[in-house]
Amino acid sequence: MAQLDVETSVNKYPIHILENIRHQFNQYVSKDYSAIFIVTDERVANLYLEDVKESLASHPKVFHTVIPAGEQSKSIEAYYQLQTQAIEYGLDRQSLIIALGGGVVGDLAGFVAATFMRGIDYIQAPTTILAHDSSVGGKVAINHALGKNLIGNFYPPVAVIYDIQTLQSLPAKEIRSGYAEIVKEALIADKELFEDVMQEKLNQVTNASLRDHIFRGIKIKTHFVQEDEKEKGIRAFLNFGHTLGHALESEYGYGTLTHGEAVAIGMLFAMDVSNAVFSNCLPVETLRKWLNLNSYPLVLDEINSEKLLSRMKSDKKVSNNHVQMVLLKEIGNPVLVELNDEDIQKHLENFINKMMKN
Ligand SMILES: NC(=O)c1ccc[n+]([C@@H]2O[C@H](COP(=O)([O-])OP(=O)(O)OC[C@H]3O[C@@H](n4cnc5c(N)ncnc54)[C@H](O)[C@@H]3O)[C@@H](O)[C@H]2O)c1
Ligand SMILES: O=C(O)C(=O)C[C@@H](O)[C@H](O)[C@H](O)COP(=O)(O)O
Ligand SMILES: [Zn+2]
Repeated sequence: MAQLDVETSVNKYPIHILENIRHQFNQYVSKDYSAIFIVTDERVANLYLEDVKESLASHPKVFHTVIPAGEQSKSIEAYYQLQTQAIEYGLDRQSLIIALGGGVVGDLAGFVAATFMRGIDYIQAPTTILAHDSSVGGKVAINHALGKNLIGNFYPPVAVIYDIQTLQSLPAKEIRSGYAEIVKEALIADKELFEDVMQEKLNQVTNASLRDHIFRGIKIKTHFVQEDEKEKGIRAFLNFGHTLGHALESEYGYGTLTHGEAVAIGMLFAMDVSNAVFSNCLPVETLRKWLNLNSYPLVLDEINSEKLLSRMKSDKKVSNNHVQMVLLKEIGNPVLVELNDEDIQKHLENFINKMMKN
């Protein structure tokens, strides 16, 4: 069992990390909630919803809803439908939402909780590797056709309950996607973690290594969000790889690339740009080889630099219409750098050419 606490401006919440904790929700959820509304997706529902409901069986009012799996559920339509269900089930300000699933469920259900009757409690119950990142820090959001996570809030959960046993059922694609965020955390804060992960073949990672990587990743995430809850400064470093990553997700259509796959490409780009800007030699080839070895999709088909630049202009880090990217001076030493459109376009063209040759 591991537990970390996160201090925020409005609460202090625990992150419980434990195998099979899904059978013990009753021990962590107050009996005083007037109703509990579990939000999950169709895949997770088939695997784990009954376990969680059973563990809450002594509570008189437990409702659930199942959304379609995938990024397209982070939509205004899904958000509205959940609000309707919350009203119809009679949730009030003393009710609780449990987000049982990956980052999609967490971001969506968290945003519903943040806005239902101006805000009710919610618990993040992550079931993907990627959600070690998304469940911590209180960023909740849905997408807009014009950009990722453009409608959202900072709204911390009352607890994170992470049953890492559920990770055993993840398909290879989702293991890859989740590891991209661990690599991100390593690159911005922990060279040793980066070197450790670069030794791994993802279809052979042991449970002990997976637990260790996730725990180190969560510690890094916790550090940045505690220091800078509302992203006025260093929290932006957690966006390493996301300026291009988010642009690719929206340009290709949500769900075409997973979030982690897009961030992986975005990190290669950010490392290339870092090397050009700081004339240094980050191990971009080490990362590229590792991504290839682990079958990350690294092809950029039918994409052009103008469209990507225009997508990057709706990134939340944009300031006075200038794109700001997180770059690395070295591993563990990130900086936020403003770039002009011409330079970005040039970097993008070089990068797209290089990716085509892969
Ligand atoms: N809020 C944040 O700080 C933050 C951080 C990182 C990412 N995100 C967001 O998180 C989202 C991506 O999250 P994700 O990668 O978890 O995607 P996801 O929630 O779509 O889950 C990926 C897939 O795995 C399935 N799945 C979930 N748990 C499973 C399990 N235990 N076994 C088998 N299948 C399972 C899901 O049904 C889905 O098909 C993106 O929208 C991204 O923007 C948010
Ligand atoms: O917690 C953060 O801060 C992050 O940037 C974590 C990212 O992995 C995550 O994808 C986040 O949702 C991106 O935030 P956004 O503000 O760029 O939408
Ligand atoms: Zn991310």
